Amino acid sequence: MRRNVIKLLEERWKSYRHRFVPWMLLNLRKNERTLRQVADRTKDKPIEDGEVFRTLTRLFTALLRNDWRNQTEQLRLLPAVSQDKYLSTQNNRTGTERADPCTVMLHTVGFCIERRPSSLPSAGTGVFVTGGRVPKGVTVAMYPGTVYQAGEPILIQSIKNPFVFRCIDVILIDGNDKGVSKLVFRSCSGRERFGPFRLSDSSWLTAHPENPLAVGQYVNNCSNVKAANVCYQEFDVPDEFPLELRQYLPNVNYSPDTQRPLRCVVLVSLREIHQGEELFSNYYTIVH
Ligand SMILES: C[S@@+](CC[C@H](N)C(=O)[O-])C[C@H]1O[C@@H](n2cnc3c(N)ncnc32)[C@H](O)[C@@H]1O
Repeated sequence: MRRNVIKLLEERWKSYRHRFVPWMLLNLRKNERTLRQVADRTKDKPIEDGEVFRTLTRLFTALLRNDWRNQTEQLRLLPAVSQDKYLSTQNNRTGTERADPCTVMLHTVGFCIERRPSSLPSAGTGVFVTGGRVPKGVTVAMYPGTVYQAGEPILIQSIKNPFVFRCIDVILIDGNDKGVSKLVFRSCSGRERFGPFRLSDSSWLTAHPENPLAVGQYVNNCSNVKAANVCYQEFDVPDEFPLELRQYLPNVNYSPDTQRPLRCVVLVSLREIHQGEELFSNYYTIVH
């Protein structure tokens, strides 16, 4: 009995320690060596950044078109040229009904994903394709959360937190939608606005995200029985990413004066994925 408990605790620790900041710092040198090796192997991204850019802007434009609530105020503050562009996106609208974001996603990219109880026993919540079909090599989900550059204070939030995602360059993304992590995201997100526009989306902290892609933190780890069907890929948001669409980005920098572009992480399909299938990633494959 005691041996079983010790074994269970040992297994829990092994699966969690990679996200526990003091352990990471203690093992930094060893990790850096491994990271360098993995970086060399993963120089080629699964899909081009331009492809991620196109999918995100297409979906976000459709979500904006669907989101009638902010229209008037946002339109008033847009420059004249953008007003024309914005109005042209409204021409196809029928009535003032606002569709569910998942329906918008299904019509725009051909599939939708949602959180459901995992198909694995005792794995909690997972993410499923609930409509349509995901082709191979497309952006399927985003990993939401607060982005911490190396050295920024994440210790308290990282304790007992399985949602801290580590990028190859040791940028960390805290995708926990509860407790201190939630408060930190809300505070950082509330801090940043440009005129009428929010620069990030905090609705992923609720049961009804405005951006339906932003559930990637709930994707479970692959196993011998369930192979990975998605992988992680970094996406640094370029300057030319449209201002009015940034309100759907589910990431925000912890530090207001971060000089680097906003780091997002997307999940990319490794094969065709059908309606009803659960998404699985490999937690130990490091993105580049
Ligand atoms: C990032 S969370 C994923 C979302 C999680 N399923 C939930 O409901 O909160 C990672 C945690 O999910 C669980 N998990 C992920 N993959 C699993 C698997 N293949 N088998 C069992 N549990 C898993 C573990 O508890 C792990 O610490």
